[in-house]
Amino acid sequence: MKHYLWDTDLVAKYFGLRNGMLGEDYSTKLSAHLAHGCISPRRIYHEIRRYEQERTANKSTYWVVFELAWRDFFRFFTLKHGNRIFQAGGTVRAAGAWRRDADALRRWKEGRTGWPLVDANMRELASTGFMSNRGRQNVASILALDFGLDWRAGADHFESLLVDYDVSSNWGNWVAAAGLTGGRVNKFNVVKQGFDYDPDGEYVRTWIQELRNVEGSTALEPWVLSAAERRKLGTEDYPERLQAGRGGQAAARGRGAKRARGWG
Ligand SMILES: Cc1cc2nc3c(=O)[nH]c(=O)nc-3n(C[C@H](O)[C@H](O)[C@H](O)COP(=O)(O)OP(=O)(O)OC[C@H]3O[C@@H](n4cnc5c(N)ncnc54)[C@H](O)[C@@H]3O)c2cc1C
Repeated sequence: MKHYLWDTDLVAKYFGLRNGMLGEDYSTKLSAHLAHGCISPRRIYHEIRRYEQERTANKSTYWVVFELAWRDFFRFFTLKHGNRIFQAGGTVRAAGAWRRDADALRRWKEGRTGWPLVDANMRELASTGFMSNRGRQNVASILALDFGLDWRAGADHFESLLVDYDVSSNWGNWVAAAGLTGGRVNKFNVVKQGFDYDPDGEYVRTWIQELRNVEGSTALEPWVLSAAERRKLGTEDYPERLQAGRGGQAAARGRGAKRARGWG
């Protein structure tokens, strides 16, 4: 917290950086400390208030507190809904079967779906135990809403790897990502998200060795390369795209959930 607030003033830049995926500075990185009880949200809140009085108060300082409120929200959400946050139909008890496909699930876990933004994030998770919020939203969306796989397998995988694993934040965000809370459903276009948040393909190249020689945004859509270009750039080991499945969408539309284009 000393680093993020007082040494670097990054807290005053959070709003513009928060959708990043690469490096230390795009977000607070306080989640693991919170999850393990090393620091309390109240302590962070009061320190930000002090920072606002002594240095600056702006949209960014406001927004970090707003994110902490999401953490609180999922705690109350868990208190309210209990074990339903772990159930296939979510808190709305939606009917509809999720698809079971062991090979597709394995490819998602290993970061070999052929969708670069997703694969880069899954490889980062496997290597470090961390993934940005932008990444988490995208990998959860594709698993549940495009592949139609049981979202609980995704939540379980996150539970086994995240350094900041927290029951309410993980399962609450997952059940929401699967569209099973009655709120709007955020189905992300993972290619567009790549162009929006990794426009030069730098993040993707950092985590996907097979794409390291692919310049610029082409790394976000390697399928546009010809066979000869693939050979020349050494991308032949990168898999073809895993295609959408069926099943999950039906469940996700249960009980009047609305679909939206996504949180930015
Ligand atoms: C599918 C999915 C699973 C997730 N699982 C977890 C988890 O197990 N543990 C966890 O701490 N967070 C989880 N999150 C929320 C969020 O992605 C992380 O808290 C955040 O990326 C951690 O990085 P940071 O500390 O730099 O966050 P910052 O962006 O700096 O945010 C500051 C703090 O606000 C809280 N926060 C921010 N966004 C959320 C959110 N959407 N829900 C709840 N709290 C939030 C966290 O405590 C975070 O440390 C999950 C999100 C998704 C979409």
